[in-house]
Amino acid sequence: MTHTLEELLAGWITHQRWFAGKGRAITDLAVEAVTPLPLRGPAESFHSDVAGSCGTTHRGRPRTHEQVEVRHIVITVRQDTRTDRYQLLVGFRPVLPQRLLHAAIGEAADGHAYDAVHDADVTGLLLSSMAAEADIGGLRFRRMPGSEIDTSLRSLVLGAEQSNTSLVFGDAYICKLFRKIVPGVNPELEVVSALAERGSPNIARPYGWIEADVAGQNTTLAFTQEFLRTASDGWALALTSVRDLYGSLSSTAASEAGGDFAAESNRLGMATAHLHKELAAAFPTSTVEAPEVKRMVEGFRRRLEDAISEVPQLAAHAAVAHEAFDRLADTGRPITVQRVHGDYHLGQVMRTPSEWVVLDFEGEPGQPLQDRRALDSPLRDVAGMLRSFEYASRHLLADHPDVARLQPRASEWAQRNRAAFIAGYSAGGGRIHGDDAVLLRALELSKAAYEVVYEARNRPAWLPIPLAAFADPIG
Ligand SMILES: Nc1ncnc2c1ncn2[C@@H]1O[C@H](COP(=O)(O)OP(=O)(O)O)[C@@H](O)[C@H]1O
Ligand SMILES: O=P(O)(O)O[C@H]1O[C@H](CO)[C@@H](O[C@H]2O[C@H](CO)[C@@H](O)[C@H](O)[C@H]2O)[C@H](O)[C@H]1O
Repeated sequence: MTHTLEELLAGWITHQRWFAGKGRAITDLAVEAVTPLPLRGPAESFHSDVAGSCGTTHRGRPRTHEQVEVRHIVITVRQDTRTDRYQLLVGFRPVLPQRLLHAAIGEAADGHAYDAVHDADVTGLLLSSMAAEADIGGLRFRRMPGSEIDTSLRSLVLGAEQSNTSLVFGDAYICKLFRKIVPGVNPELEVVSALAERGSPNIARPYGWIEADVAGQNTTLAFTQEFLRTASDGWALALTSVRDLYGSLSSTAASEAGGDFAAESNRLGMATAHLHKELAAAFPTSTVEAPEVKRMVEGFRRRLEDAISEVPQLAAHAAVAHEAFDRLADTGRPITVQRVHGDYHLGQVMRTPSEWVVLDFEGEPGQPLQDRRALDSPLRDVAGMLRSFEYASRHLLADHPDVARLQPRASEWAQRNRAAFIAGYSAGGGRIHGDDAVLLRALELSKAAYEVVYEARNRPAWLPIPLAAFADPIG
């Protein structure tokens, strides 16, 4: 029996890592817009493998592109009072080849529907349409001025657990499809383009994007950047260091263990300071006076209360956070604000042979766009990275048989790398003073409250990591 596409999608979407509404029942799923994507591409610009034969999955029997259809689909998902939009690339085939079974959505009236981001026979249309600056239905594909795009490359979906879906083309480009669509220009496109224009070495070069009008606003749907093929991400590098430390039974000090990360943390601090300087030069800056700081603190409190209503375990720790927020409200000091990264952590930075490069300027997924674009203290990013050192040091401890012995080492590793990062940030010209400890502490606890909700929704086994932030006497 076939189901409507809406029914199929409602069953399928809840299992997708990028679906933000996990744990709540879907009350309605509606298709808002459908744009058929031409597999023969605009003006024959489409890669010939696809336009000609669409691959050869049935051995000796070339498949024609007529048997494959790809539609760009925008859906709205209602859960109680909340409605979110998502974008999908849905393929339809009479039969799903083995290599696409993992991407199956289900059998619809038009054939077997599947998540076409996994179909390298068709994803080339994204690149070729960007290269050709095509307008297809309401979708506008755009190329960064001055850049050339090689449209012959085939894609693979990046395996990382993500809030979005990224396609890596050859080893040249990474195209991120923003899954949850928030009307407006995505800060990632806005910020990376501005920093690229300034020649910043700390970003991956932008190549193109896709946009459309959503709810009457020009909205970014996807963004293509240089793929940093020789780089390693900060999270993986930090964990290697932590593993070395835990494995070196004879050594007691993080500084003596093989794979010490402190020099990299220091360089990362410097790169972060440079990035903040570039952001301050490219966008407006301002000062938040003391009365407004009090309002900002009220925002922190609301976020904490919202987190408690979703994760009641957090209530037992609320006093620690309120005390830190009280101290910030009482300082009476103004705060300098500017554009910041907004969701800064070790998974957002990559070490190339020459530099730390910063990715993912989208801000915290799930927050309204105006909040993600708002000016903020650069120390919000510093706090985010400090939290990430805590995560890296603690996450290998869960279920570890030697946890009692390793716990002090974990704390020492985190302290050492926090200090190295802050020293690098100051050496790089980042403004950080003794008095900033109060702001940093409040920002760290506010971030930890966000993380508690994030982990409860996505990785409940990791919940103890952000909860521990409310017990530690840091700051
Ligand atoms: N330009 C790039 N070059 C190489 N790898 C990248 C690049 N951009 C992202 N990645 C990889 O993809 C992961 C997730 O990317 P990110 O932009 O943070 O996506 P999301 O918003 O879905 O979390 C990164 O941790 C990194 O491993
Ligand atoms: O990278 P995203 O924009 O998807 O960010 C979200 O997911 C992150 C996890 O992938 C999450 O980060 C948290 O876990 C990290 C380890 O996996 C840790 O380094 C971070 O410090 C911690 O906040 C991030 O909060 C969330 O927005």
